[in-house]
Amino acid sequence: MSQPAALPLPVARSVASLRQTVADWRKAGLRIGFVPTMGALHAGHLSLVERAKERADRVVVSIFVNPTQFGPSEDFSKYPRQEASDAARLAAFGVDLLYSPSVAEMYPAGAATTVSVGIVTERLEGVFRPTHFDGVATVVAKLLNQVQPHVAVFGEKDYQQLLVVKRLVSDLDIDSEIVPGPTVREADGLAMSSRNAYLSDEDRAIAASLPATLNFVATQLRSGVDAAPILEAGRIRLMKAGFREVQYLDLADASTLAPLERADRPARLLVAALVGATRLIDNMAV
Ligand SMILES: Nc1ncnc2c1ncn2[C@@H]1O[C@H](COP(=O)(O)OP(=O)(O)OP(=O)(O)O)[C@@H](O)[C@H]1O
Ligand SMILES: CC(C)(CO)[C@@H](O)C(=O)[O-]
Ligand code: BAL
Repeated sequence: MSQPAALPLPVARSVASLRQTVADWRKAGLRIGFVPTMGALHAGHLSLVERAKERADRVVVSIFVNPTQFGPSEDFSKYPRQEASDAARLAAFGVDLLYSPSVAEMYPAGAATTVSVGIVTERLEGVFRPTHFDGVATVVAKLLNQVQPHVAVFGEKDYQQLLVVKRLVSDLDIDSEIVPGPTVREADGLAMSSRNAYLSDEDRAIAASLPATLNFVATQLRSGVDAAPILEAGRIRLMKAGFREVQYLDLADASTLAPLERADRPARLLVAALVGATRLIDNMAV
C-alpha cells in the first residue's frame, strides 16, 4: 500500500499529539500563536500568519473544513481541499505546526455540546446562515481549548465572525488574546477568499464591483447623511453590475452590529451578495 507523501512541516492529526507539542513549548516558556483556517490558503491567510509570528515564538495553523458551520444546501462537499500545497506554503512561511484533524477526531461519536453566542449572531450572516455561527463558535471554542494559544488571529474579512469570537472568548473566560487582521485584497479590490476559486471569468469581473460599491457607499456615509437611500442606491448598483441577489448591504455599529440610520459613531458597512452560484461577503469601516 502506498504511503501518503510526507508534509514539509510537522503535522498533528490528533488532539493528543497537538497537546504534546504545545505543552513542550509552554514548558520552555515560549509564546504560542494560532491561526485557524479551512485551508485553500491565499495571501489573506498568510497575512494572519505574519501577524501571529510577530506576536509569538511558535505558530500553529489549523486546517479543518468544519461541517457544522455549513448549512444543508451549502458547499461543504465542494469546498476546496488542497492540504499538500497548503502545507508547502505554511512551511515556506516558517509555520511551526500544522494541525489538521479529521471530522471524527473533532466530533467523536456521542459529541453533544454546542456553543451558541447570542445577539451579535442574530443579524446579517445569522439571517441567511441560521446555523452557521453555532458551528463556528463550537469549533473555535474547541480549537482554542485544544491549542491554548497566547494569541489567535482572525481576519476582518469575516467581520461578524471576528466579533462573535471576541464575545465567545470574553464570555467563556478563554485565556487567549484575539487579534484582528485587515482584509487583504486583489489588485482590483476584491477581498481574497477561498471561495473566489468558484468564480467563472465573467463572474470574477462582476465581483470586482463589490468593493467598488462598498467604497462608493462608505464615502457618502462618512458625511453622516441618512443611510437608507444610499444603501438602496448601492444595492441597485450591485444588481446592475450583474449580481444575482444582494442579501444585505447594511450599516451597523462597529462593535455590536446594531443597525444604524447614519454613521454617527464608529460604523461598519457589511455586504453579502450572490454572483452566479457563489456567495461573497465583504465589509468596510465607515
Ligand atoms: N482576504 C482576507 N484577508 C484577511 N484575512 C482573511 C481573508 N480571507 C479570509 N481571511 C481570514 O482567514 C481565516 C480563515 O478563513 P477561511 O479559511 O474561511 O478563508 P476564506 O478565504 O474566508 O474562505 P471562505 O471563502 O470560506 O470565506 C479567517 O479568520 C478569515 O477571516
Ligand atoms: C474560524 C474558522 C476556521 C472556524 O471553522 C472558519 O470559520 C474560518 O475559516 O473563517
Ligand atoms: N470564512 C468563514 C467561514 C465560512 O464561510 O464558513
